[in-house]
Amino acid sequence: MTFSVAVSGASGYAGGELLRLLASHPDFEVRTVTAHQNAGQKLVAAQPHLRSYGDLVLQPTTADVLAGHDVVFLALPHGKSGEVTEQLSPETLVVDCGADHRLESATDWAAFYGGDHYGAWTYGVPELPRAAGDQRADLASSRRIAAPGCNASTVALSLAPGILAGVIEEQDLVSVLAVGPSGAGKSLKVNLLASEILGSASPYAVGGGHRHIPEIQQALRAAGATAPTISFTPVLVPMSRGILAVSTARIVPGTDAAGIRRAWETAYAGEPFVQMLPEGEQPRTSDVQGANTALIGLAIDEAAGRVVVTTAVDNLVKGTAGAAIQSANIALGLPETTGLPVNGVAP
Ligand SMILES: NC(=O)C1=CN([C@@H]2O[C@H](COP(=O)(O)OP(=O)(O)OC[C@H]3O[C@@H](n4cnc5c(N)ncnc54)[C@H](OP(=O)(O)O)[C@@H]3O)[C@@H](O)[C@H]2O)C=CC1
Ligand SMILES: CC(=O)N[C@@H](CCC(=O)OP(=O)(O)O)C(=O)O
Repeated sequence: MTFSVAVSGASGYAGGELLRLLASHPDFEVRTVTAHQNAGQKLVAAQPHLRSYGDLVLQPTTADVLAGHDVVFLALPHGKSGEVTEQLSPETLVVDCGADHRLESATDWAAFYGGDHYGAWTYGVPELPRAAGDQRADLASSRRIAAPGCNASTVALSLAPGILAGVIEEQDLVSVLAVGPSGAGKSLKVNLLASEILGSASPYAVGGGHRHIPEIQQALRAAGATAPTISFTPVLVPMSRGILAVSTARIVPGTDAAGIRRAWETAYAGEPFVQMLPEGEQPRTSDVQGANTALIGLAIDEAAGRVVVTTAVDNLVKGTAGAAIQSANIALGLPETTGLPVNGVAP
């Protein structure tokens, strides 16, 4: 069976990556693409790398245009998907790459985003270890999926196995991330000009203000934490795509090195898209460029009593579009890996 698909926000980075991946997905046929300022133009005018879409034209983003498809992927700015999705049929599978449906807590939404809170949908990180229930089972029965924030899912995948296994403490978690500017979207911002970024590394949202903190805490609570605290600091670096998250956590006293590694290896055993590196190896962002793969390295800093988890993802693939398609595959009963690359592009 072929599922008809609409992609909203198709002129942006996340929408473009959805379309790149969907072009080689055997079960999906993209019939409609929508945008905002670019509506009325050909898709290839906004996304010159997507030649296979020929003369397909970007339409305005309205519920009428999006209606009537089997699957709707939304890649809109925060706060823009809640209203439009309320008007779509409950039968339609809707996958939102924005933040509008990620947070369960209206208080967190108000504190970190503001505006109307439309409630939480099933979180689109299938591999996320959970203390109760099963992420894939929830996705399989869902018609509303919230794809993750790219930084948030990278950190959640890094730390959740240790929380679930009870081998790391949930207080005093620390994550520092090197991130590429494509995570900020395509619209013009002075701090994202090439002249500002090239040759420089710039921390932002320093001091606990980043919107992904409540999303990470929510994921860690699902893994069994009660009230986790995390110091989270992203650093913008000159690479167009990619996230390298370096996360550290205090080891629960009495846990040996083998027990630590076992926690992560057990959590991700057999996972096609989350892979543990052997002891002594660390991932690079270049290893996962273009891939729906999270690569995780693990080391123990005995002197500091901490585990150090290094995770590399492509923010536009495993961090967004790949996670969205992987979750849609599960919801539609397709093999989870359909249309998704495990291998990266090198060099
Ligand atoms: N980039 C990333 O790595 C990640 C992005 N996301 C999320 O995905 C979503 C899209 O991000 P990204 O692609 O980076 O952003 P971009 O700025 O690159 O693209 C935004 C898209 O939304 C459209 N748009 C802008 N304003 C409106 C509006 N008022 N109503 C309807 N459509 C509008 C734009 O259309 P036009 O160009 O025609 O104006 C464009 O297609 C965001 O919610 C983002 O947070 C999530 C994880 C990672
Ligand atoms: C460089 C940069 O600005 N990156 C973005 C990543 C955003 C993202 O992952 O997505 P959502 O905005 O949908 O949560 C950031 O840190 O906010």
